[in-house]
Amino acid sequence: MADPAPAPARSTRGKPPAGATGVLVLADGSVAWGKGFGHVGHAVGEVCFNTAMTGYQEVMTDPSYAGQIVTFTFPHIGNVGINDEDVEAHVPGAVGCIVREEITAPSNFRSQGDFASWLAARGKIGLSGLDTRALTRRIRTAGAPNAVIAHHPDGKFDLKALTKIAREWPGLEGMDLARVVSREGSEDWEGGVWHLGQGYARSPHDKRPHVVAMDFGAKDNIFRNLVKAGAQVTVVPAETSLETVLALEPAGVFLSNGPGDPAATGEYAVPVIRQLLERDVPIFGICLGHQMLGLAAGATTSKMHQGHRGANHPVKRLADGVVEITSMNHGFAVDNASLPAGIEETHVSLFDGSNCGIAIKGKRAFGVQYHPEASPGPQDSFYLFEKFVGMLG
Ligand SMILES: NC(=O)CC[C@H](N)C(=O)O
Repeated sequence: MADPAPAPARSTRGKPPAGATGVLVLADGSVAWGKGFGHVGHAVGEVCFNTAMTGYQEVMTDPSYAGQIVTFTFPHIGNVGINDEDVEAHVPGAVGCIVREEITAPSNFRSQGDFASWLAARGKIGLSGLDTRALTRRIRTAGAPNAVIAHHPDGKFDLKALTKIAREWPGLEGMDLARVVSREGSEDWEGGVWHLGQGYARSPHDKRPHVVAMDFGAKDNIFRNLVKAGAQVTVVPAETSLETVLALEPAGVFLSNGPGDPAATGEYAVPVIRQLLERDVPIFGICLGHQMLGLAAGATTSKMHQGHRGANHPVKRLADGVVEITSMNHGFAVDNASLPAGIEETHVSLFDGSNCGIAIKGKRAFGVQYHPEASPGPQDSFYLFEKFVGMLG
């Protein structure tokens, strides 16, 4: 079915409507008014949309969303409050979010507080009362726009200045954000708890395969899943050298998700991955890690029109035709037309045929574009963690 014409955001001209304390200003100058919540101020980023019905806390703490403003298509966001468990990382992710309905008082047995104050404490801006359906249709037809999201209780906004900020922002294409959100030191991960300051002190009695996980903006649930699948995990920063990775004696290397353009990591991550491949080190990559693995093996990546973000994206596993329902969050993709002879395509999106999985022929190395760790989303693809840990004999 053809999409309807892009719905324009509401007019730029004139004063904000009564009670407007928040505004979204697109780089083309169009403006949509709403009610601000969370952090007071403004931020710039690319506007994307996420179709998940739950999991807003995981979405807002997924570092892959750095440089982005998330529009939730589900109209009731924030109504189950927040808790300390559903945080995926403590580094910056999305700069703000746009929701349809005003946030109601939290009602859930797990709730420890309200979404708006939680966002404010993290410096993230929220906007409610926007026509999120119109905005989503606009993104689907015209692509993801750069924009400024702003919140001021007095309702005073310098629209000209905000438009200029949106227009001058360089955009995600070519932007390297993985090393910005990565951690500083290496740390052992165990059972979901960080043992700070213990460096590389792994027990000699621990016979589980050792996975060195490169953090390009990782979600914690990935590490929990690796441990659940039977590995011990050491997490290292994005710019860790080949020598340092090898000195940790990895049975396998994991490449995490993360924000920004994969092609912009060609100075540090991609060459390390290429050398790991040459040394036959087993590798598993998720999302940004998958894209980097593709680049290291000779494929290209490019920016998608609107990206895929949600918790029910169908993916076809080509080996047996099984459909996995997956969690997704990506705005770039490995170009399937660019796959060299050495790369096998293992999964494709049933929405648009874009690449969703690769395996490097003759190696124990594979990656998926989607998120088998869910958080939020279905757990159909947990088997991939078991597959990876199972190949580390
Ligand atoms: N979740 C991710 O790892 C996202 C990867 C990359 N930044 C993209 O947008 O495609």
